[in-house]
Amino acid sequence: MSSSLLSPLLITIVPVSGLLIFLALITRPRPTRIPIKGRHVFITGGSSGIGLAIARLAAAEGARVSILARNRQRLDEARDSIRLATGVEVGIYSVDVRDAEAVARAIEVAGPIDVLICNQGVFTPQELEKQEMDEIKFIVDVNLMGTFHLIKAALPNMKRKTRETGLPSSIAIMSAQAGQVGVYGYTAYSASKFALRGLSEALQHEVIADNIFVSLIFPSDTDTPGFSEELRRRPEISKIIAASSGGMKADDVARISLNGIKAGRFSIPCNFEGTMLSIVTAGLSPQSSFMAAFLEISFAGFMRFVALCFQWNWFSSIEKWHAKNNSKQN
Ligand SMILES: NC(=O)C1=CN([C@@H]2O[C@H](COP(=O)(O)OP(=O)(O)OC[C@H]3O[C@@H](n4cnc5c(N)ncnc54)[C@H](OP(=O)(O)O)[C@@H]3O)[C@@H](O)[C@H]2O)C=CC1
Ligand SMILES: CCCCCCCCCCCCCCCC(=O)[C@@H](N)CO
Repeated sequence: MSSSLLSPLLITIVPVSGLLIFLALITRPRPTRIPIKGRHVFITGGSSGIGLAIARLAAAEGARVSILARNRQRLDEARDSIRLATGVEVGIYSVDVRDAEAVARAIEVAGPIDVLICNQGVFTPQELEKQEMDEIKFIVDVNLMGTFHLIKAALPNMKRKTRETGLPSSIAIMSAQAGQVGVYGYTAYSASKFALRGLSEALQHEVIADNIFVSLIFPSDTDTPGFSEELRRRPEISKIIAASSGGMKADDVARISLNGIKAGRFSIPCNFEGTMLSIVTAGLSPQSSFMAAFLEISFAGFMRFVALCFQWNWFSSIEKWHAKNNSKQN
């Protein structure tokens, strides 16, 4: 082979494979597999939408499943529907995550957890100026403080059980794409979901020595009972911006979430736009996959360019909408 063909080949292959090998050596946490068969999976918000879909899937894969939510009747219905679909009897806990003591009691009764999935969430979009402080506090209390209550209550026994069994465990937290980018109408919601990222990154440092892996899941709009409610209140601009990312079905989000959890992945995007968002917002988040790390490094600059194009588009929509409304008023 002539050297004119060989040298460009060498110039790319050698550094690329060198980088891949380097990344495989340094990415942390180290790759793992977290089994769920026969293990205790505890899912909050497991009576509806994404949580219910995860509960059903985990039960079908042979996990012992507990679900927690407020409304007793919807919990009963969820238990019946999972029994019908899988033959598995799930444990139900009627608790408000804002009540730390009630959360601790439920977790005590349910027994040590192997996979804790903090999925409960409320989302009522509205412009900050119009949204009442009570509702802002409610969103932060359920989405953020509720997650603190759950982790504080579950962690001691999780650590003990992980040590005893020698099997890695997981704490998974449901964020949203609005937890990666601030979106019109979502000041309270985005704040609560961005906060979960800080919690997750810091927590992963604290629990890695105990063989516990943290996962942060970022779904786009997903067809669920909660989402149907949300749509009725969504400001028009919020709708336009959220349409940048494709809608999903709860079963698909559940499958992707559970696969990510079992692979011990830190960031779990759920669709193509989500993968782009995860690359552009990678920052200093943990990364156990050297291939994903390679993609982040390769596309970071280009994705920032794409992100700026999206922002241009969103701000243009906002400008147009205001121009239209002002002309109506005059
Ligand atoms: N659907 C979507 O478009 C998206 C959703 N997400 C996130 O996914 C998660 C699930 O959403 P989704 O399935 O759509 O929501 P749903 O509204 O369909 O279900 C929410 C679940 O959380 C429970 N829950 C709500 N508040 C509390 C509380 N205070 N204490 C205990 N349980 C509570 C609900 O039960 P009950 O009311 O009986 O308490 C229900 O089981 C949320 O965290 C949401 O932010 C993220 C991105 C997109
Ligand atoms: C490189 C740049 C890529 C850009 C991709 C753009 C995608 C951004 C769309 C944001 C959508 C926010 C939806 C929130 C869903 C949600 O959380 C509510 N349904 C309430 O739960």
